[in-house]
Amino acid sequence: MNHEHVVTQRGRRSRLPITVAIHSTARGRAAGGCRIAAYPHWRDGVTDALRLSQAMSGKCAIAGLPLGGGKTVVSLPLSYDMSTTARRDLLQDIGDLIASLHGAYATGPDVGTGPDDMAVIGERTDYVFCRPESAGGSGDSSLHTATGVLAALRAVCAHRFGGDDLSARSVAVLGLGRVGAHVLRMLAGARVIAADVDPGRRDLATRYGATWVSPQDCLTADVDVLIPAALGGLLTAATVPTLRCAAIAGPANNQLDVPATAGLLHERGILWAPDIAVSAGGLIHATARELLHETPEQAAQRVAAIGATLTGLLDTAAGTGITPAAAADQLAAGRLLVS
Ligand SMILES: NC(=O)c1ccc[n+]([C@@H]2O[C@H](COP(=O)([O-])OP(=O)(O)OC[C@H]3O[C@@H](n4cnc5c(N)ncnc54)[C@H](O)[C@@H]3O)[C@@H](O)[C@H]2O)c1
Repeated sequence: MNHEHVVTQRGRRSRLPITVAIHSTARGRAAGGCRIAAYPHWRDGVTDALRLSQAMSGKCAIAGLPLGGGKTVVSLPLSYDMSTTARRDLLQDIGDLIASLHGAYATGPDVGTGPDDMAVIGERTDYVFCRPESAGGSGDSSLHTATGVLAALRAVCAHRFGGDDLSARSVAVLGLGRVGAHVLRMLAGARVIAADVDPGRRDLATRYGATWVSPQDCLTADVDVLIPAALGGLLTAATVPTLRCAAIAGPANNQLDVPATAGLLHERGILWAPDIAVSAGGLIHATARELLHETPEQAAQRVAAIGATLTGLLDTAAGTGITPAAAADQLAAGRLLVS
């Protein structure tokens, strides 16, 4: 185990197993979201917390944040139905556990939680980010995630096509949820196709002048850049041979099914911008504002710096013949060692 501290305890009120895993505080207080999800066995949630907290160390390091990696996971029994009161009890239990760590770790939203949940956790501990603006927090992070994606897109286009003018490019946005919708709006001027499994998102695509296609056609579209903004795991040994894009950069987490898929993309000449760098805007903004107490301008500068970070990763990869994914791993490992 590479982790500094892992605690699993049953909530006093909820009686549910809550795990907080702190992978590293070498760069500063550990930060990472709170996942509430169903698992076949509660130990599976512990395993997830170990994996996800380690990934957060890398994400914070690549983002240049003076923060380490941590994660909270609540393992719900399969088919667990939680009342509003029980959920509140659980969130207070999570807050108490985080408070007992005396600032070594701060939490935010993840799968199964949102800003309103952070407000309840925040009743028990100060070490929480992304609370609603009405509760003194920085609110929904999706706009800032999208801003980071745009910075990443410009860096990718400059590297791949020799210029960062997005209006000269064709792009495919796969997923028009909270982040995808902001990205679509910000892409005004570019030639855009878009897709979502929810047909109710078609109006949004039309409003911003995008051509609506099926998710499958979006994934395999002949475009300059594919922007995955739905679920992860879409890049696999089966899908990579069907791709016709020149580059991929989007916010979806864990886009590669397995790390080796980065090599398949590389072999096909498709430039893949590691999602760990592209998707960090929301995390950067929220932690800069709420944990580091920076000004909006300082937080915005950090988000914009995703572009320079990505340029550095792509230059390193091109200069040494490694994949951008390997360059990101190297950068994270180096920053964790020297801090
Ligand atoms: N919200 C953030 O600030 C943030 C930060 C970092 C990473 N991310 C990641 O970015 C992605 C999008 O996040 P979001 O907050 O916009 O989520 P969201 O749930 O608001 O939107 C996801 C959208 O994808 C659509 N979708 C689901 N499966 C699809 C499929 N197979 N094909 C096409 N569309 C599909 C959904 O209908 C939905 O509209 C996720 O992977 C998320 O983990 C989000």
